[in-house]
Amino acid sequence: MAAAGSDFVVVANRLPVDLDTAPDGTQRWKKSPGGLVTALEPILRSNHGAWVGWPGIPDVDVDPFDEDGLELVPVGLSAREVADYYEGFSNATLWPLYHDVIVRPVYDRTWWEAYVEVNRRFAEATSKTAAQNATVWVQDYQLQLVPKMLRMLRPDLTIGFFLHIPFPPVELFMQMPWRTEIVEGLLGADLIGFHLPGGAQNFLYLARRLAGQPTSRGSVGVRTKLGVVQVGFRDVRVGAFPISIDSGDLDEKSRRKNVRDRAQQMRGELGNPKTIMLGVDRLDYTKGIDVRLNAFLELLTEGRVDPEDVVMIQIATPSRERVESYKHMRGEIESMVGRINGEFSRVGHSVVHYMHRGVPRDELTAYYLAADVMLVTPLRDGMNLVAKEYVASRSDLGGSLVLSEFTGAAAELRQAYQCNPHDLNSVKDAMVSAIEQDRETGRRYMRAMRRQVLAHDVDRWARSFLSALNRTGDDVPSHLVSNREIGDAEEE
Ligand SMILES: O=P(O)(O)OC[C@H]1O[C@H](O[C@H]2O[C@H](CO)[C@@H](O)[C@H](O)[C@H]2O)[C@H](O)[C@@H](O)[C@@H]1O
Ligand SMILES: Cc1cn([C@@H]2O[C@H](COP(=O)(O)OP(=O)(O)O)[C@@H](O)[C@H]2O)c(=O)[nH]c1=O
Repeated sequence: MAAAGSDFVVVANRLPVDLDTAPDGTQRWKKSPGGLVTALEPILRSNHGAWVGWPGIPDVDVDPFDEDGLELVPVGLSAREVADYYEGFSNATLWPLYHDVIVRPVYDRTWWEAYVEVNRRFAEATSKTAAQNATVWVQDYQLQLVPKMLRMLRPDLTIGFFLHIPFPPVELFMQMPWRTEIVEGLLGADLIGFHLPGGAQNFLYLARRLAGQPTSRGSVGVRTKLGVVQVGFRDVRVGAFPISIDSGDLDEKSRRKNVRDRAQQMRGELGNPKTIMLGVDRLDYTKGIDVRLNAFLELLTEGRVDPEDVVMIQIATPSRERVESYKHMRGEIESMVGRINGEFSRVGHSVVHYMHRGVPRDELTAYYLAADVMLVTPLRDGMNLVAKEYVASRSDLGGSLVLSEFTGAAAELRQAYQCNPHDLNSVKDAMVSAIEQDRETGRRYMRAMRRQVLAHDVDRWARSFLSALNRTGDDVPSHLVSNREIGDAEEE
């Protein structure tokens, strides 16, 4: 049974800080990569909660510790578990399956067993951390079995789950050999959140079909109109809560003189080109870095873009480097960068500046301010916080955003130059329109996007999810419908 414990616990694969080992063997904590940590860290700090997660390297045994009022509860993973649970099942099975099968998912029974075992360890650590009747918020695809496991250990808890990546349609999800276990694992939660209504609808359909549970009829709204799955005497709510950023903070930072000066300095260092285009991503095949490089190459080759006028910066943080598909993609991207520079650069003037490393967040704000065109071209992305960060940083109303339709952010940033990353002409046209945009149109588009991002910040995201989680059953739709009542064909 629970000891004193925390009233609010976040459970995520990673802690917000990774234990980093320097070449001389010394270890220090540094910020973990990715948008999940960016989004959740400020919320948890302001709630004085506990965060259960992996410290980012194998075979370390770290006791829980306090970091600036935030209790960090490390869950250790062996090297074998990192290979099978994290690199294997999470990132070579679930990640590609949930991102439209861009690369082929690998279905390996050993990986699945490791996934079950590690999810159990997370559930046990959480069970020991949470106070009686606490609220627990489980994050993301690496931990989909935790809600059910945790409910069995601690029926007193209120359990929320949020998926940060897309939830696939039935045609793809049905590939998964352990599809029923995953749906049932998620149904251990009281509220299951997705970025978009489409993911919530996909889940409701699968809950009916795979778990045989009755569900609500009708569409799910954004932050409204929750769906419901009836699991015995429990109602599990299902909703869409698009994640966001601390937009006020970025807006404020972007107005600082030192940040503006740094942006000017960057432009100068690049030779003050007419147009700077920028990409900021984890080095991941979902992000479409190859797509934008291909589009740039064709525009240069066709003479639609002048290499003297346009410079592209690509920041690519190393990610999941031991997973085969990531190794392969890195080679391809780096050879494209070499090819473009080989054909179009001259001494003292490179057309593509490629950095295979992470850039600290404060420095990123200066990059955003320096960039005339922000390139966000994923083949599929749950949300993409970078797109929102760019908009929040443009307090000067400058710049333009090229945005893939296949990101969650596209549903909110309607004034971006949206493109289909599977259609190179569409990407090229969007890039040219963004480069050639006139000042007044640009200001109008940026003002509209900023209104959206500043009004819907990460705090609002968390509040809307948590208040739905802690609400009592007052808005449950009265009519629940089972798979048998609706019939599969009608739904498809
Ligand atoms: O922990 P890693 O394997 O290094 O990966 C980093 C994170 O990547 C993913 O981020 C997603 O969450 C963002 C915030 O909701 C969203 O904007 C983005 O579209 C997603 O890709 C992943 O979901 C996280 O679990 C990872 O920590
Ligand atoms: C490349 C880079 C990124 N960041 C920060 O990481 C997140 C990325 O979030 P997003 O939703 O766009 O995508 P994933 O979660 O990675 O799939 C965003 O907050 C960036 O500012 C960073 O701090 N430094 C970097 O070099």
